[in-house]
Amino acid sequence: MADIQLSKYHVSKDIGFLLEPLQDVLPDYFEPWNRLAKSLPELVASHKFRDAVKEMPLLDQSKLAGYRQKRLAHLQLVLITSGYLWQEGEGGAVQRLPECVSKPLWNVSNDLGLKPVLTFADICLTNCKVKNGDIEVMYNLPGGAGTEWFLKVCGLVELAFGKSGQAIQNVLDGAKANDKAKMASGFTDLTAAIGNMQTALARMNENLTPEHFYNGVRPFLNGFGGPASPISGGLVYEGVSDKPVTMIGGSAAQSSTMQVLDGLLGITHSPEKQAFLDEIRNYMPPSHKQMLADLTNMPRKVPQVVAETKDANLTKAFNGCVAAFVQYRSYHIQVVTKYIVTASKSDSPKSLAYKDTGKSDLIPFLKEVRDDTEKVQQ
Ligand code: HEM
Repeated sequence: MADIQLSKYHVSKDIGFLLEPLQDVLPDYFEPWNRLAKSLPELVASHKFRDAVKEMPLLDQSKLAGYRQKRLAHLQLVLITSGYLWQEGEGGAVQRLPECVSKPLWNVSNDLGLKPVLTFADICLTNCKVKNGDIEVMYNLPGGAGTEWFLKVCGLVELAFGKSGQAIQNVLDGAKANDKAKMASGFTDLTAAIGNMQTALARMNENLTPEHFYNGVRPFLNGFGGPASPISGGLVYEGVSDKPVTMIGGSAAQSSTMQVLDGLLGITHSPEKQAFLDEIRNYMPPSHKQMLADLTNMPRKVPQVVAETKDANLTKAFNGCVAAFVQYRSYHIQVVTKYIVTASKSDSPKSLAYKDTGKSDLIPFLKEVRDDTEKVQQ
């Protein structure tokens, strides 16, 4: 059994993949980025954002100090990119990003190993601050309270998962040491955490309507390049290269939570489905991607360890955890049906990242992934 320690991957045992709270703003030198990122919702609503971006000075990102400042800068710059591209809706997108955004975004992305595009790591993991057990959203996309609620609930799901850090570590350590009781207690706690993730996800209904998500939030998460994209030829990052670049859209599918559970519980998918999930990993912070690779490549998988013990208690705890995960994935399919399939009022809904890989069988894909989960029951 490999030795996997969460801390090695910058994953907290209290808040998981969320970034530890950081300053809301960058130092004074970066005030133009602070200002534009904060005023994005109002300036997009009044159609003044693009002009404001064009007037922004070209700043030197090498003046950013340390990892967390760079993550905040990345968040600000991808928000500015999103507002700039989609201010006039999907029909009025532009195909070139001005140098004052593209150059520092490109460079800071290279430093961080992140893609130069809006990702879940930005709008959720960096943007959602844990405060007194709740989530506070620092920067908003256009759309007011409904959009902020979407971002907040994503943060609440991550936080619910994040609290299972010790449980996950107990499963891994217990498996390594053949400690049945430790593993069983890990599974039991993890089952509760997955239930809490579902409770958090259900809160989407409180303040987000399907129409608002589909028409108000989703367009700002669009990627570029590929037949399904409003910018089908890709985006030119001025001052970086004249060759258009292709990126898939931002999506909570870029959350590492479900892929961690897949790796931990030994759930496998067909090569075609795994190819999409692997592609998604390229849009995660490198240390999280590494954790998924190490979990996936564990030589002795957790279900194998459980089976070998022939221990009824442990098997029951493992199966309970798998059942909770199946239920969570089923619930997530209901959410996708409500917010994307029904809201689109069409046979070919514009999904998030999945459509950018040229596929349209969204619900069958999610159902198969859910059914693969069930198969590891013992
Ligand atoms: C309004 C709420 C949501 C909608 C409309 C939604 C939509 C989608 C869609 C369309 C996909 C397919 C891949 C894609 O096209 O991007 C997907 C997959 C996925 N979503 Fe969501 N999602 C929502 C909330 C969440 C939240 C809050 C999380 C976790 C924080 C999450 C985690 C995932 C994961 C991990 C996948 C990959 C498939 C899997 O492993 O089962 N989603 N979602």
